Amino acid sequence: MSSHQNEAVVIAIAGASASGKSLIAQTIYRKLRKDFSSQEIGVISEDRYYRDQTHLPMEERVLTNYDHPNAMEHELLVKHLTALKAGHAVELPNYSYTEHTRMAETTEFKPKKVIILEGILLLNVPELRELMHTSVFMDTPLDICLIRRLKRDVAERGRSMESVLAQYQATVRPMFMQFIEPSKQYADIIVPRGGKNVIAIDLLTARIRQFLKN
Ligand SMILES: Nc1ncnc2c1ncn2[C@@H]1O[C@H](COP(=O)(O)OP(=O)(O)O)[C@@H](O)[C@H]1O
Ligand SMILES: Nc1ccn([C@@H]2O[C@H](COP(=O)(O)O)[C@@H](O)[C@H]2O)c(=O)n1
Repeated sequence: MSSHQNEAVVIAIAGASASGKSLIAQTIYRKLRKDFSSQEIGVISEDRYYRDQTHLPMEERVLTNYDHPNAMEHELLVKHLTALKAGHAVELPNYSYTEHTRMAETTEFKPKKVIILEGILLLNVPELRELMHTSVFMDTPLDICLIRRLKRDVAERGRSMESVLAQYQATVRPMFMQFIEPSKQYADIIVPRGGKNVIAIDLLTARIRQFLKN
């Protein structure tokens, strides 16, 4: 892991789907935004970097294994983080879980002092690990993750209960065992229970606050 003076500090939060990565990232972000501007801190989700599949019909898009590292364009994420660290703005892709592909519009993201990065496979990629200052793994039990994913994906991602359970058995759980769980060894901090772990939130917020003050 590396850090150079004045370079953006990247704090990465990895872990299973629905382990609370997004919740903890947003909670820390909101707490810090009371004292710091959006020019100083921002959040990037790895999900934005799912590959573009607009050239494929929907019947084929639904067959993609979205929990395998090949489903993500990690090269683009490395390129974007490198550009941000060098002080250049980037155009983040926008992803649609209902269309299973990227949307035409992008979102401009300007350089920040601190970037919170969250996603399932971040710690699997050596080139990404090189760009991280601090890495966190959300160690939420898988049965709890499944319950939360089921509720979230039906309410927010346009899925049926049957499709969530079929996908969980076919790819989500096996890929977690193969790629995500083993990547825990690369984390500096392991957070049990999920996105409402108050002590973990306070510790990470305090650490990031130090970077923002400098
Ligand atoms: N500790 C918790 N208690 C209750 N609900 C939680 C907790 N952590 C996360 N959730 C909920 O579970 C769902 C999945 O969490 P999310 O942060 O989206 O997971 P991830 O980003 O890891 O996929 C969300 O609806 C979130 O609000
Ligand atoms: N078209 C897609 C793309 C991704 N997924 C699932 O999203 C999960 C990762 O996002 P989290 O916010 O849950 O961490 C991953 O497990 C994919 O299975 C999808 O279902 N469809």
